[in-house]
Amino acid sequence: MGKARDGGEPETSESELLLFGGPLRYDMGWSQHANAFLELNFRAMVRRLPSLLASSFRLAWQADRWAARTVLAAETGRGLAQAVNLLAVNTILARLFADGTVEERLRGAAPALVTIAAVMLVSTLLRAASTYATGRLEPKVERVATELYLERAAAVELSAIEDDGFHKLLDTAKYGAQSARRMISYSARVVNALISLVAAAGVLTVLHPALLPLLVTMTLPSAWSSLTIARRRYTSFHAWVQHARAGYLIGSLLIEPEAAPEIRVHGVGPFLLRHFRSMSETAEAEQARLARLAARTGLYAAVWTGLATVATYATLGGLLLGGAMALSVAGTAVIAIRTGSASLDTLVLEVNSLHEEALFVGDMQRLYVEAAKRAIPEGGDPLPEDPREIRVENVTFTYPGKATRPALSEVTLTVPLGKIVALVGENGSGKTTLVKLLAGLYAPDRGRIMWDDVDAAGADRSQLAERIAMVAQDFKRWPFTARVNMAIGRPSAPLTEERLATSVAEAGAQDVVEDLPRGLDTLLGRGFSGGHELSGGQWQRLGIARAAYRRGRVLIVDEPTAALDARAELEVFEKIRALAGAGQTVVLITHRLASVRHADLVHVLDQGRLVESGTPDELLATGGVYAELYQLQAEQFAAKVPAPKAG
Ligand SMILES: Nc1ncnc2c1ncn2[C@@H]1O[C@H](COP(=O)(O)OP(=O)(O)OP(=O)(O)O)[C@@H](O)[C@H]1O
Repeated sequence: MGKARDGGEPETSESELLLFGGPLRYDMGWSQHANAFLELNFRAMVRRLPSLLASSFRLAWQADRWAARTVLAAETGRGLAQAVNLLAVNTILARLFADGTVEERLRGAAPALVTIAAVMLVSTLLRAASTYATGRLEPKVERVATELYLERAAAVELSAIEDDGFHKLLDTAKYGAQSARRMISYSARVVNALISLVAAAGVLTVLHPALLPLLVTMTLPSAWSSLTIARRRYTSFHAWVQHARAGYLIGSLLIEPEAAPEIRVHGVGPFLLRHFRSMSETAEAEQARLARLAARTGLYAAVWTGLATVATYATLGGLLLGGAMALSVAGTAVIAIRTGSASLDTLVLEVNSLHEEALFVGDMQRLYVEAAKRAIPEGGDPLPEDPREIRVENVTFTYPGKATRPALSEVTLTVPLGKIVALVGENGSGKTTLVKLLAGLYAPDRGRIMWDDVDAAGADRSQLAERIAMVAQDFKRWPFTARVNMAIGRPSAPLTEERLATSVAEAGAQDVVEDLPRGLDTLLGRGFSGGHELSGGQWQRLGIARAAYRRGRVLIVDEPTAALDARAELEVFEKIRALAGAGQTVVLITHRLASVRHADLVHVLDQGRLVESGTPDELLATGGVYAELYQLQAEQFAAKVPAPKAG
């Protein structure tokens, strides 16, 4: 299995290639952004801080204005309270070290003491307000970001969903919503730390100009170490995200009900487990590498901080001994240095965390942009309500990516409306691809698909989808009730019992529904308590009922009878004929050529090309590919059925 190279990128071994059919690739456009991060230094981070805070505030504002305002006000107030506190401490020390009796000095310090008490009270109240508002804000921010993520992801073209690169972005971007949530409290703490740091720095500068640079020197090492560690973590995350996904996939395959029988009968369990362990171990090695580097970086930083602290206190001592600083001032300086370095530490840590989270939010924002580019276009030419025919003209289509030959080449055919049109051909001849193009799921590379005289390429996609109902080969078995499994065919339509009953009858699925323990309210899905599992054939009927419920102008059925027994198959074709009789166009893909005999028109595809078109009788008479396939199937039934024995 893959071993971590020094650079932290996973290598791919032969067994991974075997499992995933190719090396895991990281050549997606968006990895450029990760490289951009690698060039970031502390200065760039500080420069980006205002925009980070602003984007965090914008997200918060979008989610809950009241809470956003409260957090900002409370944290600013708390920062200011610390500043006032420091000034009051300075006054107290100055009064205590001043000339006069103890009583006079205490009386002098009293107002400042009262101020500190009041400020502490206000600060405590502000903290409570901030805690409440942040707690209320965070889940809302996460929800808003997640909703946007899901909404954009659901609106992209099918080709984007099938694209490895886009999938990687979807994978990394999903962490963005949680990061956006965390950015809220980091931003609040940054605002707070910034203000109290400015207060401490101001006090130190007034006390002695040499103290401020020393404070900075003390805190720089931890800034450097946190930034270095975060940068390594982020680069590693990007390089390893695909590996983690593959590991997760293997893990989930092991517990997936669909895979369970084969895992047990073919003994796939130990095989998958071995790969899971091996992949996890590689990922663990990467984690260990990061931890080792983090420990080393932390040690260097600690040594540097220690030396800087010694230098700071030595300077303070020198100033005291040399008479350049009064004892009361030195006392304030010590407190200001402690407060200042604590604020600077917090600031560095929080800015760093903010920055790290912002990178993930950045991935999410890149997804938003990429998804918008690859979104199904809105608007377009209106499609005829009741077109006479759909014409496929010289259509060529190659799947993006690694396809070596076009799935469809120069295909020209017609789909007259209100008829049953069958697509026939051997496996891989391009039938499913053709119906996906008809449904607008892919666009042709060359050629056009005309709905009467409107080119589907420029047509309103929602209108196109509106007119199509589809039972795909691998149609979705939704883990919902039987009722929802049908009504989901047209979620926008009001759900009525009458429409459901008609669809069930049109699909001949009455028996399936009657056998369900709780009728239409039965939950279909083994993984849930009370869930009921249907057989493949029963599911197929429900799939057809769903398409019937949709009432699209064009019904596309891809292998509708693959899982049906002989009697059910006849019945389903009867039903499909009835749907066409009622005016619906049916585009039927099937290998059962006996059933194709009832089609009005048959198109035969071979290796992506249209080789024959005509009525079933015409094609049989011509003696071409269709006739040959038909003959092959007919021969299988030619053997005589032995007569039952007498007596
Ligand atoms: N999503 C995809 N990405 C890349 N290539 C694909 C994809 N789907 C199908 N292909 C390829 O396109 C060609 C045509 O496939 P298609 O599914 O259209 O054939 P088909 O005639 O429907 O086959 P079958 O009878 O087995 O269902 C095949 O070579 C197949 O490997």
